[in-house]
Amino acid sequence: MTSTLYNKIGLIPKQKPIRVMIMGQPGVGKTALLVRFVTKKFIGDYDPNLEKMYTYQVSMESEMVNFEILDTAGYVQDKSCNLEMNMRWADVFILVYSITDKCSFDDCSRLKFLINYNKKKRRLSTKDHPFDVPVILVGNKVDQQYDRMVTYAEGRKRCQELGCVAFHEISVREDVDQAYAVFKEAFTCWKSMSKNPKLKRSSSDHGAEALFNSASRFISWPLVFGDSACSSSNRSEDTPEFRARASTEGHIRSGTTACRYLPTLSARGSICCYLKK
Ligand SMILES: Nc1nc2c(ncn2[C@@H]2O[C@H](COP(=O)(O)OP(=O)(O)OP(=O)(O)O)[C@@H](O)[C@H]2O)c(=O)[nH]1
Repeated sequence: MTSTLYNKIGLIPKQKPIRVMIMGQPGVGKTALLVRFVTKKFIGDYDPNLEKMYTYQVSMESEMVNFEILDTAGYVQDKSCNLEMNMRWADVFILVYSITDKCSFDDCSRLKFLINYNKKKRRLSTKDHPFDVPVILVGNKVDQQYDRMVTYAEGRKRCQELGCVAFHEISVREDVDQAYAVFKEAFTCWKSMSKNPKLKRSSSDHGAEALFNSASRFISWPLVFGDSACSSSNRSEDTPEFRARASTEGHIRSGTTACRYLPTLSARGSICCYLKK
């Protein structure tokens, strides 16, 4: 009713964007899922090394919804400089594994732990909101039934064990509607979260947001390779306690990695990654 009135007088209130972060091991289909949602197309192969931010405006439940979606690069997730900041920036998380890859399934537990750790300020549990952070668990590649290593029942069970808000089994390749349903779920979670004042962005989230916006939104994101790029002094990943707790195997893999980094600090390897419908 109110929005119709706004439309009539040409004053459409600016919707707050819903910030979604997609995580999961390399090759599980994170980029494919996002591109399928935004373009409706299934595109075979993508550059695996880049983190990308997409914005996309779409009508859902008679509302114009502004998505800001961060597609993380699977292989940098273990040691991304800005992982903590990215997690604080996001409102909703999509955790993707491949049903043909047990490792990617098991890694979701570790990633869920990291999300909880970084969003702990929002860890609230009420009767209406029994989950701490909205995380959607997604098993992809169900078109590859013959290579299946994780059953539907196992996926559902893990979803409950981890306290995820929803579980989807999908084939990004075969079904555009299934990809859409995942983001619709994200929107539903976000909406119910926004209605609960207790679960709104905390002040520390706003800090991350400001830094994130000034550093990387809608502009080229340089990549810096090598450990030296990750030498932020206040990273909690550095603490032994964090390392021990963050990994299901009791360690975090080390080695050279690629990190999204503030544009002012490096001008190397710029990538423009702003897609709009
Ligand atoms: N069979 C099948 N293949 C898929 C599906 N979704 C994605 N793929 C393929 O899986 C491969 C990896 O997909 P990506 O979207 O690049 O995976 P990613 O998780 O973004 O990988 P990183 O960028 O390395 O983290 C590509 O060859 C895709 O074509 C699916 O539903 N079914």
